[in-house]
Amino acid sequence: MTDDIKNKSGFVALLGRPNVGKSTLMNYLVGQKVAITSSKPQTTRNKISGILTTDDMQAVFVDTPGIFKPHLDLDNYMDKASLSSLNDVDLILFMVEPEKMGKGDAYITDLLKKAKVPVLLLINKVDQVNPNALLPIIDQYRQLDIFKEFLPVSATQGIGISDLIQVLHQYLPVGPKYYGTDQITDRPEYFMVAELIREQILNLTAEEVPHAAAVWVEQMNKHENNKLQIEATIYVEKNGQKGIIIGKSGKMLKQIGINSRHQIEDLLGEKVNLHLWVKVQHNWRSDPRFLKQIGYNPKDFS
Ligand SMILES: Nc1nc2c(ncn2[C@@H]2O[C@H](COP(=O)(O)OP(=O)(O)OP(=O)(O)O)[C@@H](O)[C@H]2O)c(=O)[nH]1
Repeated sequence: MTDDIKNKSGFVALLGRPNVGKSTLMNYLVGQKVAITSSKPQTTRNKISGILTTDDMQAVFVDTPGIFKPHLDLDNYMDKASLSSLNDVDLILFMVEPEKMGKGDAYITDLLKKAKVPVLLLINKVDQVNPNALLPIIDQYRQLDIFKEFLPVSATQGIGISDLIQVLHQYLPVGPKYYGTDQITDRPEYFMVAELIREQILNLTAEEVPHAAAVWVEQMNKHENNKLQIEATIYVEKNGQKGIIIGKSGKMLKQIGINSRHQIEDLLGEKVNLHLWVKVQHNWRSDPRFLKQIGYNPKDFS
């Protein structure tokens, strides 16, 4: 490395309303799935970091739960996890849909005014709109006088991503690579495994069930017949939800198991035996002790 090509590095917070595409963008940048995504809002529940390493940069993205006004205790944790990321990052990416500012966006932009680091606006999903529609949207956000840059992107199509990477390099401070060049996330494996199971619940069930489900990996350190034995419990809030997750003759649970096992084997690079249980924990989302017990501890994620 010569003096004029210094490495840049730092932490980048990805903020935005639920379902705007934060996890999809982080996975695209990192080149592999480190955060689960779904078409249902509030997929991400705590801060997950994805690491992008290039020749002259290492950006650690903190994918935060979508910010919205809290009403359940779990929502409160999710907001805290998002807001705490404003204080200890080098750069903030605020992601919006390609449409005029809504009430939810105004709630967040008020918070962003307090940020002490540069804030960039990402307009995602531009594959869905005519480019002419972007100018009035950008104008509206420009008037807030918060953003250093305005970047139209599509996290699914890869539009605008190379420009984004250049801009990241421009705004990140000079610094070393904090992580190994092949490390893509800072989350422990058991957490990733639980998330992959939860992703299948999100994909395969409907209405209130996905949001009432939490997954906890009880153990994943035993091998039998050359297969890693993983035991995980799916918690739901009501008996009816337990019935839906298990399905007729256990069909749904079996499907959740098959789909997530494939993803887990891809992640871990080895064969897996996955044992799933379903338990009812009434109102777990409003039970701080239970939230802590299954890892939704704000201290762990701040
Ligand atoms: N057409 C289009 N769809 C996108 C794009 N980026 C994300 N999506 C879709 O938007 C939905 C939500 O994406 P996520 O990445 O889960 O959104 P998120 O902001 O992380 O959501 P939360 O976890 O709820 O905060 C998914 O169905 C994505 O496929 C894009 O650039 N274009």
